[in-house]
Amino acid sequence: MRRELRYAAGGLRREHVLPLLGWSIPEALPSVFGGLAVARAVDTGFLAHRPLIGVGWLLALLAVSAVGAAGTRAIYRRLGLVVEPVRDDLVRRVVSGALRRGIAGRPDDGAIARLTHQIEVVRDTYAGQVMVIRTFLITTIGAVIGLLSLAPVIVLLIMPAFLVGLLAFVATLAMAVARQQDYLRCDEELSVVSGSVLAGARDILVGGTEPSAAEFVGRSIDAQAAAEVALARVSILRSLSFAVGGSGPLLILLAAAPWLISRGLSAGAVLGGLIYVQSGLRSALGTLINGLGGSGLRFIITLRRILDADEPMKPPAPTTPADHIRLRAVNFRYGPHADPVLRDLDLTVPAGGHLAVVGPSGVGKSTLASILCGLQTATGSVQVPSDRVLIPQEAFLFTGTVSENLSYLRPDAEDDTILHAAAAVGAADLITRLGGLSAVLEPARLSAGEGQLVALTRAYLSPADFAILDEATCHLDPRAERQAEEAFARRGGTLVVIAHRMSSALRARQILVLDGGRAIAGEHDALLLSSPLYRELLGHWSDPGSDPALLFGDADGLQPRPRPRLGDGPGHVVVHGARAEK
Ligand SMILES: Nc1ncnc2c1ncn2[C@@H]1O[C@H](COP(=O)(O)OP(=O)(O)OP(=O)(O)O)[C@@H](O)[C@H]1O
Repeated sequence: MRRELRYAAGGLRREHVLPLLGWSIPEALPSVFGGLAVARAVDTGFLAHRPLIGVGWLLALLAVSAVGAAGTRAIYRRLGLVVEPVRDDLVRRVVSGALRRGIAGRPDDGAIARLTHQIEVVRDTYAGQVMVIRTFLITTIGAVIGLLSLAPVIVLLIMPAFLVGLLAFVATLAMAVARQQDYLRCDEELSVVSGSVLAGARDILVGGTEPSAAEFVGRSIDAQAAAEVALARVSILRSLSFAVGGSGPLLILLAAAPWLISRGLSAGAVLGGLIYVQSGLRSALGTLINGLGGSGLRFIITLRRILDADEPMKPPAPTTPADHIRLRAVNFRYGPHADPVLRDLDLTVPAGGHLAVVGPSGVGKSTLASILCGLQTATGSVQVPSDRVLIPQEAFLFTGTVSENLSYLRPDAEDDTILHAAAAVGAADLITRLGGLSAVLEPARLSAGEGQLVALTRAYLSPADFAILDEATCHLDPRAERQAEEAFARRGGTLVVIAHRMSSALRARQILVLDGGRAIAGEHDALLLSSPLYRELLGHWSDPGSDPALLFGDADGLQPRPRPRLGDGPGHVVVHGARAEK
């Protein structure tokens, strides 16, 4: 907040502020004179049975008020001179910052909003704050001067409560800014989260992940509700400050009035004192609390956004190992009373790794895939690239053109790029059969395998650098499965394949074997020695894909491919003391 206050104070130019202060003197006259005039009108006029004198004092007050009004008028005229330089400076900052970013190849999408909306908010609220603080100061000083000239004892009586209320309010200001900022952040987060869930409604429905989506949005709603409650608490503190500092002096003066009169204070002086407290101090504090607590917060927060955006550009964050898969002590169960599916799983896969996950049916392979792609939330530490694509067993297709179905995750893909991707995963013939990219795809007319080829091409095209195939090729024959998997292995990025056939494991650089009690990972040869379950899975496997020609190259025109070995490329996978349990 200090930076914003410094900026606001720095915007004040002496040549503009001095006339403003000069015109504040006539404006302050009614505050100084009001209670005194009423006291004299009562004591020397109406109570002394000389009504003309009483009326005379009131007319004098009216004349002083007219002078005050002239002062106020002159001040409003000069306010623009104080405020406009601040706006000009902000416009200069935003435009030059946006140009700097644009030249550096980092377009500043928020610059227009800052220029057209936020700067106007700052200008209006800045003008409001200048007026609020000035009004508070002249009214308070005027009322104190008036009270001192009328009855100094009243100042001694009421000032402690006024100062306590004022200080209490000032103390809540920093808290109010923080709460308001939290509230805005939660509000923005909620709109991003709910927007992304709405945009992905079709995928959520098809994937059956409504509960996770609801939990995802629910967390943001709860956070926003909590932020709103915290904000409401601050406004309670503000009201308390006003009660103590604004209404407290009034009550004190009313309660002390009989004592003051018994000590010789005139009725007019008490009445004048009440006017100073009510329309002077109380109203000044109310103006300050409402002004700073309302538009003042908007001023600080909007100005903060503009100044933050103007901070020097930071270099892009270097790529760190956290960009890849790193699970630590991951535990997962489908309900508080369900058996754990994953227990204390540690797993590290570097960028570009190719991991196959194998294990008996129901051991937790798909659950691990769901955790890796964020559909399920596990306890422990789960770090995965945020740009990821999951290809589930059941392909999601929709009525639309073939091109729309294929480019769903990369809508700007050119036809050539789409056709290239289709050829890579083995879907070129299918597209020809369907009538080309512009033909209408009717989901019900495609077989399960054809649907998988569409989903695989779509995922292949997506910009995600982490792909998870969860038995995504189970309806393809082993030859087609091999072509699709090899295409994903060549595509770049990290690949995790939940294996439907053991041939998938043999093609991967590393294999994670999940069994009932523990998980181990390694390359094929090492696992043959160390994992009885892996040997058993291979032994039971009597798929035609076991033909080495289908695994690593054959006579069907595909180039032979050497079996990957540990150390070929960046695909080392590390599992630390991992255990998985059904
Ligand atoms: N939504 C769910 N609610 C409750 N339990 C579930 C849910 N999904 C899976 N499970 C249970 O979690 C365990 C692991 O299931 P998961 O589907 O991850 O195993 P898998 O290894 O992928 O099996 P498969 O090879 O047959 O697909 C199983 O016992 C399964 O019954």
